[in-house]
This record gives sequence, structure tokens and C-alpha cells, in this order.
Amino acid sequence: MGQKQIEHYFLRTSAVKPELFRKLVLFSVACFTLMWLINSIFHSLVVFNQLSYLISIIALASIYFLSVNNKVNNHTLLMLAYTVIAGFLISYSLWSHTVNQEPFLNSAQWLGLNYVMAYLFLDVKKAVPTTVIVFSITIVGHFLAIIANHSLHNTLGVVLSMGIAHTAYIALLWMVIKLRKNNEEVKQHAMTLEGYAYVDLLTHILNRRGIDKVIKDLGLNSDSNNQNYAILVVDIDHFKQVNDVHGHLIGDQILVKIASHLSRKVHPDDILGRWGGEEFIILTLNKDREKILALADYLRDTISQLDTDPVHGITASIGIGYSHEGKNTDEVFNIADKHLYTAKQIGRNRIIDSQLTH
Ligand SMILES: Nc1nc2c(ncn2[C@@H]2O[C@H](COP(=O)(O)OP(=O)(O)OP(=O)(O)O)[C@@H](O)[C@H]2O)c(=O)[nH]1
Repeated sequence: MGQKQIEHYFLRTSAVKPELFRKLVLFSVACFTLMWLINSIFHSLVVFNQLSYLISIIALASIYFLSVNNKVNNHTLLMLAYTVIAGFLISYSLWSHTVNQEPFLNSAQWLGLNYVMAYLFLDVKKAVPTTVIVFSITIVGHFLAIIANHSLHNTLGVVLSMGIAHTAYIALLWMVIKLRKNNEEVKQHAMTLEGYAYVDLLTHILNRRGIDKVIKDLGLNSDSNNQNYAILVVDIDHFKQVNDVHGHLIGDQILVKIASHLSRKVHPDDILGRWGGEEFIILTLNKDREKILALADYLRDTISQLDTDPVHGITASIGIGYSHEGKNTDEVFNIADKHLYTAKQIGRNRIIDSQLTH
């Protein structure tokens, strides 16, 4: 993944899937209802409370139903839910500061949630402007609410400390996002490097280590494995002669050509790699012997027809080992290699397995 893709991924991916989002909305509805109940039991509910709780609960319940019915996309619903909750917290704090005489009230302590929610639930691209807007409304709103009943000196004292606290919230949350992004870049970089270690630089197919890794990942190398597979060892005939006559560069071009031919012809689920030198390996899964022989013969035949100008008459020999013939992939590979040796001994450009001996 490149830098641009990583940024795209992080700036566009919302962390909240629809299912989790609905649970969060229900949780918010429960919280608002609980606050409403507590306030009605322990405090006398003033008009603002009665209205704000009711509006928030109705709005969140509507968002929940819109989400269930898939009428509006998840990003818009997230933004709406955020607006309801942030709107409630800001207006509640502003209202408290307007009607009460205390310059700093409990309601203001919840305002930090607005920034946490923005970075948790919105895309980073939306969270950044949202926090700037929320911050501006909060600071300017509280300044106006407090100045109405207090001196400029007292108002500035409250609003400035609120501004510093909120800036700290935003800065810390931004750092968390940055760290997450850096972590992901390091991980991607390590994965790219690891990927290089498994790929043959000349032919761009798996190298020996890559083949070993895939075999291990598929659990094929264990003695207890009972998957049906076959190993084909494909070796170009008289390749030394190609190098000696035409030079290593031409030899390299032929290796690349044959590798790309094989990668086009083998099934995407099969494992193709360069075992070393002019030897390729194909590990093919869940095919009966008939199909495997047909594949091997097709590959042998089409390799001999490849345009490898200026070299003519390139052929390959193939040895095959089947999973039931050995306890593990090493044993099956040795059987395929033994059959390849026989194919070379008896004239090359042919396929040998335990039943085809000539
Ligand atoms: N151009 C090129 N040649 C390579 C590469 N790796 C191995 N070889 C050559 O492949 C040739 C293999 O030669 P041998 O093992 O004698 O096999 P062969 O000539 O193909 O003969 P048979 O396999 O018996 O048909 C050697 O000359 C190696 O130098 C490579 O990456 N590029």
C-alpha cells in the first residue's frame, strides 16, 4: 500500500460499521432516557430539559430506524447522530451558563466528549473541520453566555481555560490518529519487504522461500495433512547450452518468458514458483491424476511452442509426485525430482510419474 492509499484508507474509512452504530444509537437513547428520569426524580425539570431530552430521544430513535431501513447512508447517519449529541451538550452547557449565576458549571465538563466522539465515529476528513466548528461554537457561545451575567475579567478566565482544555483534547486526539497512521505505514512497509523476500526478482513469481511459506501456510507440509495435491517439477532442457551459445542475458529472457507463460496457464489456486536455476515447481491442489497429466502435457507442449527467438527448440521435462506417495511435501517433492531425473535420462521433453516410466 502506498502513502496515498494509506491516507485514502485512513481519511475515508469510518471506524463504525452499521451494526455497531445502531447499538451505539440505542445506547445513547438509553442514556438520554436515564438522564431524563434521574433529572425528573432528583431535580425539577425545567422547560429546556424537558424539550432537549425529548428532542434528542426522538431524533436518535429516528436515526436508528433510518439505519435499520437502510434509507440513508451510514456516514450521513453518523454525522446526524453526532450533531444531535454534540448539539445537546453544547446547548445544555450554554443554557446553564445563561440562566445560572455560577460562571463554570458541571454541564461544561461533558463538552470534551464532542471531540472524542468526532474522532471516534467520523472520518478523519470530517472529524477535523467538525472539531474546529464545534470548538468555535463552544468558545464563542460560552463567552456570550457568560458575559451576559459576569464581568469581562471573569468571563475570560472561564473561556480561556475552557479553550486550553479543549485544545488539549483536540491535540491529543490528533496525535492518536497520527500514531495509528504511522503504525499502519510501518506495518505495510514490513509487509512489502517481507513480500520481496518471497519473490524471485528475475521472474516475479515465488522463489523457493515463497513456495515453502505458502506450503506451510496451507498446512501441506505436516505429516498429518490429508489434502490431495501433486507436485510438478518443470525443468528446461539443455539450458546450459542456451547460456553458452547465446549468453546469460538471453537465458534470463527465456526464463522470464517461461515463468510468465506458466503463471498464465496454471490455476490461480495452484502454487507456482521458481525452485532455482532453470527449474520451476507447480503445486496443484485437488485434481485427479488424469487432470494433472493433462495439465503437465499441455504445459510441456506449449513451452515447446513458445517464441523464444533467437533460441529455437526450447523444451522442458516434467517430473510428478502425488500427495499419497509421500508422508509430507518434502517426500513428494523428492519423488517428483526423481521422476524428472528419469525424464532427463530417457531423452527429455517428456513427463514422468510413478506410472508413466517412459
Ligand atoms: N541465464 C541464466 N541461467 C541460469 C540461471 N540460473 C541457472 N542458470 C543456468 O542454468 C544452467 C543449468 O544447467 P544444467 O544444470 O547443467 O542443466 P541443463 O543444461 O538444463 O541440462 P538438463 O537439465 O540436463 O537438460 C546452468 O548453465 C546455469 O548457469 C539464471 O538465473 N539465468
